[in-house]
Amino acid sequence: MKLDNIRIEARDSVFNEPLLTIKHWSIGSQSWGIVGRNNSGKAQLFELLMKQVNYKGDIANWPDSIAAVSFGEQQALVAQELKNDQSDILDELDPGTLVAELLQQAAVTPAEILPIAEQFGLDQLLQQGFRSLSTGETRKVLLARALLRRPQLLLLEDPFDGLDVQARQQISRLLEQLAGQGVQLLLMVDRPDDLPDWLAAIAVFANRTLLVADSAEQVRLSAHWLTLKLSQAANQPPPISDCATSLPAQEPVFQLRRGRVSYGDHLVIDGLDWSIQQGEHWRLIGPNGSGKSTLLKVICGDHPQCYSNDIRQFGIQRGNGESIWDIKRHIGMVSAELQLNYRARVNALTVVLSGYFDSIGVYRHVSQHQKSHAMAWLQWFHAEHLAAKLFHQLSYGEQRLILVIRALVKSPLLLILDEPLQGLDEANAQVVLTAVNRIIESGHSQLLYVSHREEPGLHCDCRALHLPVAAT
Ligand SMILES: Nc1ncnc2c1ncn2[C@@H]1O[C@H](COP(=O)(O)OP(=O)(O)OP(=O)(O)O)[C@@H](O)[C@H]1O
Repeated sequence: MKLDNIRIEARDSVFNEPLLTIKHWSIGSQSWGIVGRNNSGKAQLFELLMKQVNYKGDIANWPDSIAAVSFGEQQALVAQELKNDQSDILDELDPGTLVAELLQQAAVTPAEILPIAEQFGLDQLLQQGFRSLSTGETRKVLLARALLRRPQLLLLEDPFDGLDVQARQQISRLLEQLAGQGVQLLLMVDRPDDLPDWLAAIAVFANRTLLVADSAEQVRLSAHWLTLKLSQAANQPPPISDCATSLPAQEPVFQLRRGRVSYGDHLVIDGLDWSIQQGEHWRLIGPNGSGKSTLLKVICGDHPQCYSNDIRQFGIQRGNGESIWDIKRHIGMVSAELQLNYRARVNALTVVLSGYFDSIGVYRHVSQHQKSHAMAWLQWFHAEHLAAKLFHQLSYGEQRLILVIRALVKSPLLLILDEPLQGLDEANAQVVLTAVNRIIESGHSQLLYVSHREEPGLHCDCRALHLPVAAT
């Protein structure tokens, strides 16, 4: 494949700069890593290769079959599933499209499904609804579905995000094998260290232009590579406000006794005794499907089984007539699920402001102080230019950044960050970690951090709760 003098114009006439320019890029048949900061033009490249945008210039030897895995596709699938949800009509829980059905859509014959499902560890999940899968399981289904299409070219956006360490290694090996068998791979990532070593070549994008495309060895030695790893130093302290709520001394922030949560026969949490005491910070660790998001839903009051458990949190013994808002007002939260479900048609500033009210969108009076404080946070993150833009039109990484700010804005008693850096480039990731470090130092919030990756930039004396693979 060869690209010459490519130019994608902005649809918005106010924005005069092109959305993407590529002078010359000979992709050939080798596998590439594609890396660039947030908003560097990777999203437009993705659309270009998927034939979703108009462009000027020449593209030769376009492969006949291309399959892709992206967050956009994942968001669209979840939105479709929610739209098709028949639970109200059926008067029972509608599981939606089953994993087997989703794979079947891409397979030539039904017999092809089982081997690939086994390869991805999905064989036990074939009869489960796609919507109820964990983040990592969802990612594996989308990857398996893309492979079943037997593409000549496989385009993957942040393919390892959301995967646990073992799955990451396993899928990296599988992709390497595919590359050896002649499938051309294009792996797009936001953080340079996420590119596997076995890739033959790397292309770097910046300011919506292809900067360099060369052998992986050459690019890793170049100044462009170093620039990708530079982080912006935050010179001002972040605008942390006093914590809006407090607890009597000795009162646990959260306490679960003999916790038990199941989905049908699938026992995800069994006999868990765990508490977050005041002044403690925690990391929640466990492989894909081990129940981390389930536990977070219990903490946030979003799981129906929080009422059948013995839970004391924020001075409240659960199940005594409290409302969900009595719980949520103490919590600031970011997660992939929140991002998928934040579907209100509002601008980024409104999303940040909704953090004061724990809502999706804003339905209450916003004070001038809240507005200027939200803007101060956006400015601190160099994201004030996003304030007036529609949230759903932002890139995945920009959306994640806005949701992180939404979680921070009210200085919650409990700050829950579930994969907060997913979709962020190195610079944005480091700024988020700086904010989190400062919040911890300030003593205003207690942190519950969930991630499959180690972040050396997180300076926190965290205790760790390890969840084992769930018993069935
Ligand atoms: N509504 C549901 N119905 C059936 N099974 C479910 C439902 N929700 C979650 N599960 C299953 O429970 C298990 C735990 O899911 P959970 O999302 O808590 O895992 P996780 O540890 O957060 O995983 P990941 O690291 O992939 O995000 C998974 O196997 C998932 O498929």
